[in-house]
Amino acid sequence: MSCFQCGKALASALLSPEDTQRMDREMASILPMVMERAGMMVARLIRQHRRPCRVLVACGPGNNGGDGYVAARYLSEWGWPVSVASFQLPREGSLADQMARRWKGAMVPFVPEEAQQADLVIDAVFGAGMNRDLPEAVERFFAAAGQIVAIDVPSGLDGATGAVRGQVTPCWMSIALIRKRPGHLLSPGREICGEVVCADLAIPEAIMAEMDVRVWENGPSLWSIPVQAADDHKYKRGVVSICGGAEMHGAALFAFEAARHVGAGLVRLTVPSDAALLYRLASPAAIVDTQPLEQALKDERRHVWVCGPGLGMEEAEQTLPLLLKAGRQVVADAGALSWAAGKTEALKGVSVITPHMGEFSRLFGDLTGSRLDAARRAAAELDTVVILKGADTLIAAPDGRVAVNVHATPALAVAGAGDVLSGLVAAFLAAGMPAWEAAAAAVWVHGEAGQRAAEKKAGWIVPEDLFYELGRARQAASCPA
Ligand SMILES: NC(=O)C1=CN([C@@H]2O[C@H](COP(=O)(O)OP(=O)(O)OC[C@H]3O[C@@H](n4cnc5c(N)ncnc54)[C@H](OP(=O)(O)O)[C@@H]3O)[C@@H](O)[C@H]2O)[C@@H](O)CC1
Ligand SMILES: Nc1ncnc2c1ncn2[C@@H]1O[C@H](COP(=O)(O)OP(=O)(O)O)[C@@H](O)[C@H]1O
Ligand SMILES: [K+]
Repeated sequence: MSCFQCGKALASALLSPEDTQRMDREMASILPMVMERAGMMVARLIRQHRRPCRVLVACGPGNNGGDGYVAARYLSEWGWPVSVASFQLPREGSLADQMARRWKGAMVPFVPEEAQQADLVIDAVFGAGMNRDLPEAVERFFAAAGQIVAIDVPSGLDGATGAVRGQVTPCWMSIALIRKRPGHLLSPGREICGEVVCADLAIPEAIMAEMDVRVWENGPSLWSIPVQAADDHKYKRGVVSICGGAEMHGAALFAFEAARHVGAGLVRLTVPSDAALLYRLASPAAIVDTQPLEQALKDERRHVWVCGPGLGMEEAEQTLPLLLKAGRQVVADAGALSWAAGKTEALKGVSVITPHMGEFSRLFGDLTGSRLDAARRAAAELDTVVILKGADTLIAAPDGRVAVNVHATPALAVAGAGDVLSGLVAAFLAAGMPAWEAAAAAVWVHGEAGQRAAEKKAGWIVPEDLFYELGRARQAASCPA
């Protein structure tokens, strides 16, 4: 079942600097109109969010500066007291230069004292074209400002990765042009952008349709979760099997309960025989198998497995290779990932891996560059879907697609929340969803259930609180408002 539709997903596209450059080239003939609209939309959005006040627009030499000169003109026409401080004038004859020449209002020096005196500073110094560390003069200028609104991205933020290149003062609001950038969602960028609002620049549909977007904000436009149907039966809903260990029962049970509560038709635990009683006592609902794994694998209906939560190294070694040899769809987490450290190729054939940053580094080495690129490389290397967990979770496919998930809550920062996620991924795989879509949907539903549970418990939840929110969370993901 393939449910990914590029057109539907375009609304949640996250634009990379390469995407915007390509776009700019394609609409070269209408770029003056687009910049005019960009500046006007910035001014409009500011007017929607603030009463008139003393505004200082800080402009750089590129198109971001061009947008700034236009915004200054509109606010001034509407009667706001506006001045412009130029960090560096645009190149003569450039589009930004044309916009700068149409600014007839006050110009003031680009110094911290001016920033300090303004009620609101608009950051139009650097945007998508920032290509080296932030000059110190820019750092000092914004550090003196009270309230900052950034056009597109705060100067110094790498829109592609969320990395900051210098001392970037947090903004009150960032106005993303056309669509957000990955850097608006990825830490540490996310913490300095303030509220992110998108300005619609009315880009022609044909140009938008041509965009080869590879990164999206995770949300229901990226996938379709099967809905309940009159002819449902448990095998149609999907069978999930979970390997349980001899010592840490809780982890496998969290995955088990999560898969059950999110709607899997049948969930079974396969555990060492001397641990079976403990599993049965812990969860009377559990179907606990003690037959050897080889035996369980003879049942073709059991094609989706969770391997890792609560498993020791030896247990992972005794289970994961067998599951893969039998051609099963495997969600590998926790113990399975620890076992594979130093022999990452042992994970080839796994459908989805769910490492947090510590597990990821043990598998793929210390992070160099961005998490987004690292997750994407890992997915391609193993030919598997990678869920790189954290406050912002990345879901990377081997073909380069990445969903960035911020639909979550810090209330999820509790041991066991990751085991719940493994059960959800398996349930959606068992329901027939393709691996990347199943993974992205599971992460979103996990976040939704976390938010709902946190709301009820003032933010302090235990993994069990998620279970009874999963039905409604799935429903919210299937039928978005
Ligand atoms: N399709 C869209 O989305 C649309 C986007 N639009 C807008 O265009 C913006 C992107 O514009 P842009 O490409 O001109 O880049 P921008 O950031 O203004 O700066 C480039 C200049 O800065 C310089 N420079 C860079 N880093 C530096 C540093 N650290 N320290 C010092 N200098 C540095 C760099 O120097 P150079 O590399 O040439 O030496 C060059 O001169 C985008 O964010 C959005 O606001 C809208 O107008 C229309 C539709
Ligand atoms: N600050 C946070 N904001 C949002 N989600 C978080 C945050 N911290 C952790 N999470 C989520 O909680 C889960 C924790 O998983 P993990 O670290 O594997 O825990 P465990 O293995 O103990 O179950 C992950 O899905 C992660 O994305
Ligand atoms: K900016």
